[in-house]
Formats: sequence, C-alpha cells, structure tokens
Amino acid sequence: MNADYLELTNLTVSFDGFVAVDRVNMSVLPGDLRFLIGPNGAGKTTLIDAVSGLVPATGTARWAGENLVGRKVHRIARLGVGRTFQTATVFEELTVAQNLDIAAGARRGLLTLARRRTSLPEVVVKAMETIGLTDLADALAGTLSHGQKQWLEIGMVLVQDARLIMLDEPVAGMSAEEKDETGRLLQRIAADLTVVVVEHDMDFMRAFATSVTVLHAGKVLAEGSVAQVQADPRVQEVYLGPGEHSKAVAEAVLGEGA
Ligand SMILES: Nc1ncnc2c1ncn2[C@@H]1O[C@H](COP(=O)(O)OP(=O)(O)OP(=O)(O)O)[C@@H](O)[C@H]1O
Repeated sequence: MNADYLELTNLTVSFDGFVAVDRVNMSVLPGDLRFLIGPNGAGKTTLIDAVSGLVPATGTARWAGENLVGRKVHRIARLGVGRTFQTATVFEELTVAQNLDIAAGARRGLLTLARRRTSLPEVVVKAMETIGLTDLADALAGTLSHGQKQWLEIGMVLVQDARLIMLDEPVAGMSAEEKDETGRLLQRIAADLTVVVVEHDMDFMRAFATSVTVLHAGKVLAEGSVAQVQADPRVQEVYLGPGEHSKAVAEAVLGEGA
C-alpha cells in the first residue's frame, strides 16, 4: 500500500460537548482530487483542521504510516501535510519569489535561509512554474489579484514538500477565468499528490472533482463520483430541504443528474 494514502477512521472533534465532526470514515488515494462538500456548519473546515493538528480530535487519521491525531502541528507538516486557509496568508510586502523562498526556508531551516544566495532554489522556480506566476516572480504579493494570491499560497504549500494538500474554499471570490485556471492547477497537482478540496462552489466541484464526500452535521452523508452524489436523494434533501424534490429545483442547485 502506498503510504501517501489518507485514511480517517472514526475521526471525531468536539467543542465543549458539541460534536462538529462525528466518527468520520474517509479514505483518499494519491491521484484523487477529492471534494469535501456540505452545507454551512457541516464540519468541513473542522475536519481539515483536525487532520492538520489545529484542533484536538479522537479516532485516527493515518497518513504516511503514522496516526496524525495527537501530533503537534509542526510534526504533521513535516510528514508532508499542507493546507491553505479561506483567506490567503501571503506576505503582501514581499515579492512572489520571496514568499516562496521563505516558505521553502521554513522547511530548510533558518541556517540555510540565512546564507546569501544569488539564485532562487530549484524548488521555488518549479513552484512558480506550477502555479503559473513565473512572470510575476518580482511582483509584490500585495499587487496580485485575489486569484493569484490563492495560487501563491498553494505554491507556498508545494515548496514545503507537502504530499497531502488540503484547500479551504480555494475559488471563493474568484472570477470565472481564475476558477478554471485553479481547477487546472489542482488537476496538475493531484496527478502526483493527494488533494482534498473543501468547496461550496458546485459548478467548480462538478467540473474538477474526481470524487466527492458530502458531510452533514459532522457525519459523512454520501460519497462517490459527482454523478452518484448528485443523484443521491439524501444529498438533495440536505441541500434543498424536505419536500422540495422537484427535478428542476434539484438540478438548479446540484446540477444535471440530480
Ligand atoms: N472553535 C470552535 N468552537 C466551537 N464551535 C466551533 C469551533 N469551530 C467550529 N465550530 C462549530 O463547528 C461546526 C462546524 O464548523 P465548520 O466551520 O467546520 O463547518 P463548515 O462545514 O466548514 O462550514 P462553512 O461551509 O460555513 O465554512 C459549526 O457549528 C461551528 O459553529
């Protein structure tokens, strides 16, 4: 079994007795572009917080042969787990290349970072190509468009040697062109890595997901291909409410096939 395989078993997160993630079982294989969808408050962000070590959890989250539950955030990052946040966290007053260099340095250690270098590390050059920002290497991050900032943040995860990448609503606020570009970027990344995308944008999900997990009230409600989850009456009910199962309404929210 490839070690780059994420397997959650009974993953549970409680906040003062409120169960936000409730005994979730989920497996994601390398090469998969898994979308995690569900209504507001379903527990999507909390789930990826738990896998990244940002909130305490019970159950297991197996990755790279280890259980991530109970491990410190930096230890989890060193096992190749990276994530982005809903709001991009780039250094606006630094250039694209500098942002990536610093992120790569976080991995390399301060000693290497302190050494003066005349050229950019290979990993930074490669990341700029992957995220399509090579031409903007010397542009200040603060001058980038919203979409470009998100791509830079993805690049900052890539240079840290992440092999499991979890993205929290990467296309929120993007233009249609930026969404398409992001989808193609995620497909390129998912060819080599394991990718989990938390998303509300159903058009984006339909265009780029290879598989989908639907969360509702902390639990896995459905899992499968886009067509399978769209056709699932339980998924339609969660998105539409009971008694609104007209085909036209279901299609308007979930797309054709619903
Ligand atoms: N730190 C916290 N303390 C208490 N409750 C929390 C905390 N973080 C999240 N919750 C609650 O857990 C539930 C799940 O929240 P979460 O943000 O994971 O949902 P989500 O599916 O990502 O929603 P959205 O799509 O709106 O971002 C919500 O009811 C939320 O209020």
